[in-house]
Order: sequence, then C-alpha cells, then structure tokens
Amino acid sequence: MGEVDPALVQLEEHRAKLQTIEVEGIPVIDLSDTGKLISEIRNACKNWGFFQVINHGVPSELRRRVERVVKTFFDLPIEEKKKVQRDAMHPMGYHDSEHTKNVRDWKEVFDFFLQDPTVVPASLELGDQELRTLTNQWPEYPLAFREVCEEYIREMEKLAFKLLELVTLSLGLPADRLKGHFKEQTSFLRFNHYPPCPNPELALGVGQHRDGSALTVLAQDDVGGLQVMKDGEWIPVRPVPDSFIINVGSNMQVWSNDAFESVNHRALVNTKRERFSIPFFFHPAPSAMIKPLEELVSEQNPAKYAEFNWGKFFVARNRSDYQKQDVENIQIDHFKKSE
Ligand SMILES: O=C(O)CCC(=O)C(=O)O
Ligand SMILES: [Fe+2]
Repeated sequence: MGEVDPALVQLEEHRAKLQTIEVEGIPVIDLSDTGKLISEIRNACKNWGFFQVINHGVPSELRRRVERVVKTFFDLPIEEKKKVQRDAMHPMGYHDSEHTKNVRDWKEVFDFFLQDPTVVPASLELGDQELRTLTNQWPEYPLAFREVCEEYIREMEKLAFKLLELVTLSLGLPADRLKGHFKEQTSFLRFNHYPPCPNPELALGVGQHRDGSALTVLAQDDVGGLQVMKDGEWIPVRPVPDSFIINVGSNMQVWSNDAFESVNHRALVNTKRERFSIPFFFHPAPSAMIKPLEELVSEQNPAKYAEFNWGKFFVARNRSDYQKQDVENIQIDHFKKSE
C-alpha cells in the first residue's frame, strides 16, 4: 500500500490522536485460577466488555505456527492472493478493501468458516426461508496453510465454548444455558494484516465498530494498536504475550438484556511496523432466534430488544463489508425497543 487514498481517509472526528497516554488497561484474567474467576469475568464484562485471558490452554507452539503461515501468505504477490479473492457470493477468502462503517480500512484480511460448508439465509427478506451454502477457499501456498488453520480454529472453538460457560455462569445462569444456540455455527476466523501506513493520523486499520458475535477471541501480536472505548475515551490494549483478548459481542449484549455491552473498539496503524491480529468470531446457528433471556427479564427490567434471527443479521452485516452503502450497516440497536 502506498499513499493514503482518499477512500481511506477517516472523518476528522474519527481520526486517531497519536499521543501515548498511561492508563489502566482492560483486566487480565488467569483462567487456571478458579477461585474468583466468575466474579472477575462478571466485573470485566460489566465494566469493560473486554478482558484478556492467560493460562487458557491453547498451545503457544500452535500459535507460532499460525503466525508463520499467516505472514508467509500475506507476503505472497497480490496476484497469488487474489486467486482466493472473496466476493459477495463467496464471502470467505482474501480481501483487501474491507469497509467498516462505510470507510475503507488500512488492511488486508483472510477469512474462513469453522464449519465447511456453512449454510446461511439466501436473502434478507424475513419470510424467505431459502438457504445458501458457503464454502471456504484455500490458497495453494504456503503448503501447510489449510492444515494449520483448521487445527487452530478447533482450538479457538474449544476456548470459546469454555468462555461461553464462564460468561453464562457470570450472568447467574447454568453453564450450558446458551450452548443449544451453537449446535450449528456461523463462526469464522479472520487474519488481519495491517501494513505500515504513511499517514496513521488519517486512516485506521479498522474503524470503530462493535462486534456482532456472541463472543470474540482475539490474538494480537506485540505491535499494539487496538483501542477500546471506555467512558468516552479510547484506551489502548497493551499486548500481553500469548494471551487472548475476549470481548462481548452483540448477541451476548441482547441475551444479557444490556447487563453486558458489546463495546466500541478500533485498530490504529503506524508508520513503522506491520501488525497482525487474529479474531475468532464465535457466532450462533443461522436459525438461532436471539432475544433477552427470560431469566434476566422481569416487570422491573423488561426485555430491551425485540427478537431477531441471527442468520439474517449475519448476512446483512456481511453485505456492507464490500462497498459504501447509502445507509449505516445493520446494528443491534435497530432491534432495541423504545423505552
Ligand atoms: O486488530 C485488532 O486488534 C482488532 C480487530 C477487530 O476488531 C476486528 O477484526 O473485528
Ligand atoms: Fe472487532
């Protein structure tokens, strides 16, 4: 990538202020320390919507192998990467012009589903039951790419189920209360590659957004750049080696009836070092109907959201990745009931 193309220039109010500030960061939680685990997770989800986990059980040797194949893949010539280019009909694969909130991001990505194939609604129309089958695309090089990716995404699924139980317990519910929504899944893994940027004050790696997931499990390298919104300020998430960053997504926000919030975050770029991050978006089944959990609503605390179908939401979100659209892309707030 060369100069910042006007299509990537962020509106003035969204640009990064490139000073460093020393502030308290998101909580770091040791998953092997079961003593106060549930209350720590509850506080983190309530106060931040984000936390980091250590002693999570994912082998660091596997993470090193993933990092190697990802770097090798993004270092390939663009013609090679474009052989697995993604488009509106094949949404998994390589993409170098993603839009977040209608502005192009300074990054390239590679996506693949946990379940191959993954079945999603064919259209956004509510009455339309037709389904569409989506498959992964795999590059020829590097040779070990697919095998390493598939091994890693299984580990992410395992960790995501463990975290789902912990977060559910922290809502005061039985550990397996939400598991039924994940018999089928639309979960996918993304490799984000942010090349150095000549004008990091103009563009963003990923513009501010809230993840639509149930939970997101993110690996970041040691470069730094992720920021989380807290009380109106952007707080940097300092890299902790071999940890994973967990955040509450919109599904969890709705299930919890706003006890937990899917918090705004973004990724900055810098002039010197390329950066990699690897989010696993833990998504329910396409048929899942999402609404505040009955146990968490009462006369004093009525349901804040109308029920919606996850599959349709997922398809609507993905459409807005490709180009500027006339309207804001779909947000969970569109299902919010008026007070
Ligand atoms: O690169 C990062 O640290 C964050 C990426 C992110 O938020 C996303 O891909 O949804
Ligand atoms: Fe995100």
